[in-house]
Amino acid sequence: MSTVRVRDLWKQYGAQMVLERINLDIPSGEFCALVGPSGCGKTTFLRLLLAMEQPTRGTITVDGRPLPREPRPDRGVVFQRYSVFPHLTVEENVVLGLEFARAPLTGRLYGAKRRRALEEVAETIERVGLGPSRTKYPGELSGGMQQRLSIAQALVRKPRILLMDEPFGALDPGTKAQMYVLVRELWRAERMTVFMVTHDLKEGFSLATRVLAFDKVRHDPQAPEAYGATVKFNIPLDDKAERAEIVSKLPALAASENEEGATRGRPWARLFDFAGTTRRKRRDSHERTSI
Ligand SMILES: Nc1ncnc2c1ncn2[C@@H]1O[C@H](COP(=O)(O)OP(=O)(O)OP(=O)(O)O)[C@@H](O)[C@H]1O
Repeated sequence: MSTVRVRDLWKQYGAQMVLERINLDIPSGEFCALVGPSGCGKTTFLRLLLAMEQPTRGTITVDGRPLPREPRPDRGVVFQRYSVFPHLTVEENVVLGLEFARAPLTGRLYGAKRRRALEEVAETIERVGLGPSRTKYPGELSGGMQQRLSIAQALVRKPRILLMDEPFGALDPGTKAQMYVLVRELWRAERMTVFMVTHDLKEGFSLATRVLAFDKVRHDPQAPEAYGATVKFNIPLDDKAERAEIVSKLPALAASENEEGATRGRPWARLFDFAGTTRRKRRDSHERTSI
């Protein structure tokens, strides 16, 4: 279980309000895609979930308990740029992830603990499809393989919450497609709650069970830093047909959004209005036919 509850969360850096009034209830096992304009605070929100940052105001609880004030192994993280050590092999990189989680002071495990850790590491490396590359160095791996290694480093700690910051941003389309399958498989098998930042709306709407769109709802042209972004749209995607309809309309909507968004300065709005309306329409017609 890892139900995430966010209550009246605000984050300010100096004079700049980055996030404001965020309230969320994310049930255990959800796959949330975080989308929104560049600089609106998506990564900041992930860092707050990781406890790498503290809220200016408000609370985040996991299963009813406040987040510990420091990052913990129960929250894994995967960044776009590979966080692997170039001088260590695939296996050594994953072992290190586990050693830091289980022996935070010394960073080393010994005896039976180390043997057990090595078994878990071998299993995780197999799961992400890097078995044959176990003894290779990151420099000898393709981009997709390096990202698999980052995922293995996070997974070996058996996180209940997996945080991913544009994990596929640097990958070519073919490798991306493979990674989508892998991440969905792992998410289902491990029953993790996932928060993934992405700039690719199609990726978000295809992979996630819920899309959280961050944007500002208040603006002061005289003081652009006065207001922060909030979760403007919270779109559950539990209905397959609804998800397919939204994904099929995305390219056309994104194109019109780009033309208008540039002048209005608020991209995304129409896109999410559409997604929200599609949901409501389908719900209404479903309710009518059920009566
Ligand atoms: N440690 C920090 N100190 C001061 N300002 C910060 C800090 N971290 C982030 N910011 C500011 O907060 C704002 C939000 O940044 P953040 O990286 O969370 O946005 P984002 O939505 O993830 O952006 P992008 O989509 O471009 O990656 C930015 O204006 C950034 O400059």
